Order: sequence, then C-alpha cells, then structure tokens
Amino acid sequence: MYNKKTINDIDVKGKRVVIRVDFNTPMEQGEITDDTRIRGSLPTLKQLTDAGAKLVILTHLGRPKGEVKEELRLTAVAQRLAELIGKPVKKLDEWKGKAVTAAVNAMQDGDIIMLENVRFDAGEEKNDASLSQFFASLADVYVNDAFGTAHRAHASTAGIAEFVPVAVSGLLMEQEIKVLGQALAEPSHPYTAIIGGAKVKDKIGVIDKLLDEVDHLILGGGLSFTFIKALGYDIGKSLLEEDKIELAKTFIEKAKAKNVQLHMPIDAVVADAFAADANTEVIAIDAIPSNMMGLDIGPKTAAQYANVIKDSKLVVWNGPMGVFEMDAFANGTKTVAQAMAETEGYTVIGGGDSAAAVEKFNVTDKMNHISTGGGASLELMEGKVLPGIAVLNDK
Ligand SMILES: Nc1ncnc2c1ncn2[C@@H]1O[C@H](COP(=O)(O)OP(=O)(O)O)[C@@H](O)[C@H]1O
Ligand SMILES: O=C(OP(=O)(O)O)[C@H](O)COP(=O)(O)O
Repeated sequence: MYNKKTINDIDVKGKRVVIRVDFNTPMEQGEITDDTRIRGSLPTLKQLTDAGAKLVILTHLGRPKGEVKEELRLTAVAQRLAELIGKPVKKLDEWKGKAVTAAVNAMQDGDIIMLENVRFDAGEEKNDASLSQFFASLADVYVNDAFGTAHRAHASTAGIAEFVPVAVSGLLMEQEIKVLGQALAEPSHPYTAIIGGAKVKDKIGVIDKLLDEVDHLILGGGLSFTFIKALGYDIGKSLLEEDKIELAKTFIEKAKAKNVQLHMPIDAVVADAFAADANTEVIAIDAIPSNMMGLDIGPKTAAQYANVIKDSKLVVWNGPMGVFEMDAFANGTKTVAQAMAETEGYTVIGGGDSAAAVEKFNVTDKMNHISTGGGASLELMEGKVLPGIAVLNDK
C-alpha cells in the first residue's frame, strides 16, 4: 500500500520539526471528554523531543471555518498534552505571523510549541500555498502523524510538504496504515461493517465500496435516516441529507443485487428536541411523528444488530448509533459496543467519537484496533489515495 519514511529514518537533533497531529478531541464546555487522539501521538512526540528536536505542533480542533472561535482555541489541548508528556508545552495564540516566527527562532533543543488552531485560517482547508509556505518556513523537517486528517488535502496536512525537503510519517500514522491494511487486505467472513454518526456527506460514499466486500452492512445514527427516507418513510425532524436520498436508493438496490444483508433500524428513540432532557419515546420506524427527531436506534434494532455482530469474524465500526453523549440516547451505541466486546471476530473501530463511545462504555481493551481516524480509515478501506500520506517521502 504505502511505504513511507518515518521518524525512525531521520536524524532530528537540533532541527526544527513541524509536526501535524490530529488533536481534534471531543470536548464539552471547554473540557476534553476523550484524549485518545492525544495519547495516540505521544510515542511520536516523545521520541522526537527526546532526540533533541525543536517541536512545533500543528492541529485543528472542530470546524471553525476560517474564523477565530474562542471555544475552539487549543488551550485545554496543550495543557492535557503537557500533563501526558510531562514537559511544558508553550501554546501560542496565533498560528502565523512574526510572533510565531520569533517564538520558534527562540526555541532550545527539546522544546515544544503548539500553534493555535490552524482552521482559524481560511487558507488551511483551501490548501493555500502562502499558508503552506509559512508553515514550511518554520520547518527543517515535516512530520505528519495526523492519521485522522490524512484524507484532507489541507495546508498543514499536504501543502506544507511541497516546501520542506524532508517529509516523513509519525509512528501513529505508520501503525494505522499497517494495522488497517493487514485487517482489510484479506477480510475474514462473515464480514460486517457498521456505519453511523453524523457526517453523512463524508461517509455515505464508502458504502458503495463496502457493498463489494461485506456480508452484512449495518446502518445507524444520523446517517441511517437518509436511507429510511429513501425507503419512503417519514423521518420527522431527523438528520437528513436531502441530496443523498437518490444515492441511498442505489445502495439499497446494490445490496440486493450483491446479496449483502442490509440492516436498517426497525425502531428508534425519538425526541421533541436535541437535548438531554427532551421528551422521548420509542417508536416503530414507520411511525415517526413529524415533530420528532430520531436520536438513537431502538431496543429491537439494537438487539438485532448485536446478534449479527456476535456471529461475525470481522467487524468494522464507524460512527455512533445515536447521540450517545446524552444518556437518553446512549443505549443503541452501548449495546453495539458491548456486542463488539463480546464477539470473537476481529474488531476495528474508527473515528474520534466512536473511539470516545467505546471508552465511555469501558470496552476499549476488548477491541482489536481502535483507529484514530473515522473518515480517514473509511477512505483507506475504499482504496482512495490519502493526500496526507501521499505527500510524504517514500522509503
Ligand atoms: N441520530 C442522530 N442524529 C444526530 N446526530 C447523531 C445521531 N446519531 C449520532 N449522532 C452524532 O454523531 C456524532 C459522531 O459522528 P461522526 O463524526 O460521523 O463519527 P466519528 O467521529 O466516530 O467518525 C456524535 O457526536 C453523535 O452525537
Ligand atoms: O474528527 C475527524 O474525523 P472523523 O470524525 O472522521 O474521525 C478528523 O479530525 C477530521 O476532521 P474533519 O472531518 O472536520 O476534517
């Protein structure tokens, strides 16, 4: 698949190493609720500072869309990293400009600086060349350890590599490519994929490829409502990606043609508001009232899904079954997580929120691989080129 140079192939002593990580951690009211992604890059960061690099860390948090959003500053993230790595992490309030250059120029070997959220700059997601060049001006070496963002061609994940002579992968990136590649190269059967969550636009495309591979496809979470709508049911105020309904219809047909068992919710927990204290009801999927929204799969659906998972030899899960962050809508995700913990099949979880769910339900240790990337792991499975990996130097 990929055979990229890593930090083990280079000497970093005294060098300015700009490293892109994915510290897009789930947060609630300014507090980090799951630090899996920070812990995931610790081995890379430790190895680099222990070797005497001057580490300049870049990451995004959330989707601020090119504007400074106070609640998406990296203060809490830098603080958590400092605790975990046991060294000071100097967090800057800017991501570019003279103050950043001056701070980097003043670094000693082994120092760590984190720049402010790179998505505060509109140039980041546009892969703007001048922003890439600015990031590159801070670097003797570029390292990409942001597997979770490797499917994005942004200034800090891809553009920068064009302007730095040495661009290598971090240890997390290397590990993710290896483990996912091995699990999916010759999948064991029955092979089950579970797709849920809220990023419908990003994730629906992978279903096409999955239908060529899997025996069972389980749909849940916000994504499933576009399919339920495609079947002709009323979904009330549930999450809908209107312009993907036709695509969903083609996938339902393809599943039939390919003899793939497509599992969709038969019941749902509906609510009158997107809130922890909303009025809720468990209802059959063909009876969602027009003023309610589906925020979790129902208990009958969850039990069915658990049975399929238990009989599978390989299960790949991306995207929660409901709004598990709120207890009223957590049961579907919890049942699926527990079934994943109990199955004898090989289990792969992908995505920041899915990893957080597994952690919340205390079954992290029971999973075979928890990928830090949701969309990225799906695109890797689809066989797409991931720009954040493609730009790195070959061995
Ligand atoms: N029925 C639903 N309606 C709205 N949001 C949902 C629903 N089910 C799940 N979600 C939300 O989806 C989010 C995770 O989606 P996504 O980012 O696609 O997953 P991941 O981070 O694991 O890749 C969670 O925060 C969860 O609250
Ligand atoms: O959380 C992420 O992806 P994921 O939800 O697919 O796991 C990554 O940080 C990428 O974020 P993005 O989907 O806003 O580009």
